[in-house]
Amino acid sequence: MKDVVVIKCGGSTIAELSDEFFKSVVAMQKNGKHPIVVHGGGPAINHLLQKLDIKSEFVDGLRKTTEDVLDTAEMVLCGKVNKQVVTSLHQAGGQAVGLSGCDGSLLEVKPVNEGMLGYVGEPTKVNTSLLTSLMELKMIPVIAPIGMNEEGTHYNVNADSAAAAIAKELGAEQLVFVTDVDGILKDGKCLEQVTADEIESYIKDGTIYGGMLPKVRAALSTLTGNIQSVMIMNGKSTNVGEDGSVQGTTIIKSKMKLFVS
Ligand SMILES: Nc1ncnc2c1ncn2[C@@H]1O[C@H](COP(=O)(O)OP(=O)(O)O)[C@@H](O)[C@H]1O
Ligand SMILES: CC(=O)N[C@@H](CCC(=O)OP(=O)(O)O)C(=O)O
Repeated sequence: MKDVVVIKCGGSTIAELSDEFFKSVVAMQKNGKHPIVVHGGGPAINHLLQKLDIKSEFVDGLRKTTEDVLDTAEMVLCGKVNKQVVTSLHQAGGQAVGLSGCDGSLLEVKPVNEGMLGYVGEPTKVNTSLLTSLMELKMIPVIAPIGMNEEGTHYNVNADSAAAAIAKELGAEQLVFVTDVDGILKDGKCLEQVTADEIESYIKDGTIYGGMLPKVRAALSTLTGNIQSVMIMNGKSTNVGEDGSVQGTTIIKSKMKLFVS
């Protein structure tokens, strides 16, 4: 679908997103784009797990998910965070509909590595017709990253990979990761542009780790179709330039070679 913009709001920054941020998503729609919000909620899940005294750990940015962790993640993502985002868009003057990947078989998934990670899923199929119908009704879909396999088993999906799968399947024009850092940082500085090869070397040398890993992997997985670049930016409004341009890191497949005759 033309003019689709997938915006992934990280759990690291959701609580700090300003009214202006949500107004800009609504304005985007009024200007003819079709925004879709996919949200995370890692810190909120951590908080409830701690309260319930349930242990969890991360492997390469993915949360090992037992049945208890899955129940908790689903309660937080679908019950709390999803409705907070829907409410914020409503207050910003938009019409938003909250869904999880289980609704309308939106996100079909398979386990990533059941032995090591438990109920962690990766998307295999996206029901784009549901999203297209909502967007035609001028609704902004707000998606919580819980998916389901064909048998109806629920899985915890990293929100970055959910956003990438949705953007790819819809042939989105743009994919933006909104997070709690200005972009990909190296030696304390935000990189303006990085290629797939540079990302591989930054993963190897430890520059990119933890929660940034699923983000860059998801970004790279989308750079095959319509999407020419993926942006990682800070949820705080301070990184909008004076001319209104958005600052952050742009991920591209490779740099164009310049031939000089
Ligand atoms: N090279 C890097 N540049 C910036 N952040 C990085 C880098 N490597 C790892 N990170 C970590 O990734 C985090 C963002 O991922 P995450 O906490 O999962 O956020 P979100 O909830 O927005 O998905 C940053 O806060 C930082 O701790
Ligand atoms: C499998 C896996 O890691 N799922 C994530 C889902 C939420 C998420 O991705 O939230 P962020 O965007 O805040 O990282 C988790 O349980 O934390």
